[in-house]
Amino acid sequence: MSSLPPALEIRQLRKSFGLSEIIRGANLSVAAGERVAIIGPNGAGKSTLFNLVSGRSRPSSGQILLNGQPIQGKKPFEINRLGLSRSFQVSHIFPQLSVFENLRCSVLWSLGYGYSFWRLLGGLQDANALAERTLAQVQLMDKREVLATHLSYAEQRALELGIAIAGGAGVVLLDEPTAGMGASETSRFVQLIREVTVGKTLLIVEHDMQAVYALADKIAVLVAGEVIAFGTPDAIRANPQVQAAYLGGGA
Ligand SMILES: Nc1ncnc2c1ncn2[C@@H]1O[C@H](COP(=O)(O)OP(=O)(O)OP(=O)(O)O)[C@@H](O)[C@H]1O
Repeated sequence: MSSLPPALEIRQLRKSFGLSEIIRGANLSVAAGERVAIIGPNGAGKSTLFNLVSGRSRPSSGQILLNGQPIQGKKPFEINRLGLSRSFQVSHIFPQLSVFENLRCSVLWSLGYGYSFWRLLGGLQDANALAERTLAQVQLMDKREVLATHLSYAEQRALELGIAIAGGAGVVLLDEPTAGMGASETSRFVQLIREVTVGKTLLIVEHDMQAVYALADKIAVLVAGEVIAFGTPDAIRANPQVQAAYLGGGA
């Protein structure tokens, strides 16, 4: 039996915007190394939950623990340096920097350097080596010097994944990583996600159920701001409450 705390634990988390309570006492416990998909209907609060966990917004109440340490209310960069990284949508890529420079920025940021210093630190060997390794991991070696703005959509998503893992965070949050991809692109990308997150704890918000079943050890079902079910894909598929609230007959 392991004495390690969960990699990520959410306890009685609540978030209101004005009079609307969007996250309503959510609980979740994710063990180290587990891959968890968060599914739920539109507007259930999945992105809001990610915003709370990654520090982009502050909870109204409740606790978020990263490796046993409370992180609720901390700033995104503090949470990042404690080992949690979130994929930022394509819009977060620096379009006028090369693929390599984007990855190096991410590494430097995780190491604690501000973006403004990165030019001065071109020779910093650790950052270069980590960026180089990530470039290979996300299979963008032949795009190394290409400006991010000139990448295809799928390549931008791969770069976004690279930016999320470059700093070496142990807990990685991916928000709809396969959105906008076709079936074969999705299945290749799911394989890439599996490869680059080996040994990490993964939380993923995903609408594509094939991708969810291919990636997730466990599925958390968020409905109206509450986790109504959490279990293996088989258990979730068989759960009548989930069938009624979300999966319906079509999944
Ligand atoms: N900053 C905000 N101010 C007010 N309301 C917000 C804010 N952010 C989100 N909401 C509301 O919270 C609810 C949940 O939104 P959220 O984006 O978290 O859902 P979601 O489960 O990610 O949905 P989708 O699957 O469509 O992306 C929505 O009704 C949304 O309008």
